[in-house]
Amino acid sequence: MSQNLIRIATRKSPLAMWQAEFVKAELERIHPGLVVELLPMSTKGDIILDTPLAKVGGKGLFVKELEVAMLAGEADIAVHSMKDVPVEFPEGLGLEVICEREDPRDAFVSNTYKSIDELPEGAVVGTSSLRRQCQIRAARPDLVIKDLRGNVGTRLGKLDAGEYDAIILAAAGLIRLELNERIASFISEEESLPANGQGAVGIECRTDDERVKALLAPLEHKETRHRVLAERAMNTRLEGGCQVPIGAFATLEGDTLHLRGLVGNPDGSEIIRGEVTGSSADFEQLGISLAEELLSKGAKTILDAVYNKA
Ligand SMILES: NCc1[nH]cc(CCC(=O)O)c1CC(=O)O
Repeated sequence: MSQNLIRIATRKSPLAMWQAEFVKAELERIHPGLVVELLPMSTKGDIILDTPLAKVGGKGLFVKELEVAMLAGEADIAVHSMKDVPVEFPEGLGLEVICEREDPRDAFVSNTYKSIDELPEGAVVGTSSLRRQCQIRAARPDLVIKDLRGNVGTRLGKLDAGEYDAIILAAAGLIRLELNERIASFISEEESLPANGQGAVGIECRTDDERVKALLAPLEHKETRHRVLAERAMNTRLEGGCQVPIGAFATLEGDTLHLRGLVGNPDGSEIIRGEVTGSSADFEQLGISLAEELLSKGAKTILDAVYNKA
């Protein structure tokens, strides 16, 4: 294989393409002479867009085809939203780099209202995320939550068509696609604890590919890695996939990592919360400890019920 070429396997959605283009531009800027090519692919998750994800089941719906391409040597790296990356990797592949995080918050998007507080009784809110759903329902039991699937553009189109009074999206996706003006307001972490990894981009490659690993190394952002891996460790210990009513969000102050987590009943009737603080070097143990605290407070009953229904 050519020594100055990297091929990126990517989904075709505008957000996935933006993320792949971002990594391409960074790599070409840092390594003059390096050529980076995109290999856009469709994944199973892109194809079954009309079924609620929790019912489609199966982890890694949006990444499997990309991983197959890397293992077959047709591509060298895959760029992912960390939020969508399954906890386990196939033999021979691993997450090599985590890039600097964009805004991790959820965004409130509406053509009529400025915030959740402004929504009138019985207003219809679009989201397919059980995490967003349980937090909104807990705060506002009167609101009607309606399923919302598809790429960012599709979701905005459904809002504009009048199917919802408001929708909730990750701020990061809107910012990256230069759709900032669609954000009516940012939802604070207190109101909607983000998903583990939200707003961060990760890069996967073959674990034995030293050439590619060396080229990727400068894209690593250590602070983001510690935060995101603490969040993921909590999720992993809870055996949470990507469609779960789990929030996990870490912040750093110097070397002190603060991790907040929650597990909620999708109907909003119960939300179990916890937090831990410790040295950022212990990110994994902090995530595990917080998961165990949540389990001891009753998270297991909620999660078992969700998994059995899905
Ligand atoms: N679940 C889909 C998904 N995966 C990553 C993002 C947004 C960008 C990010 O979190 O990095 C989104 C859209 C959304 O949740 O609104």
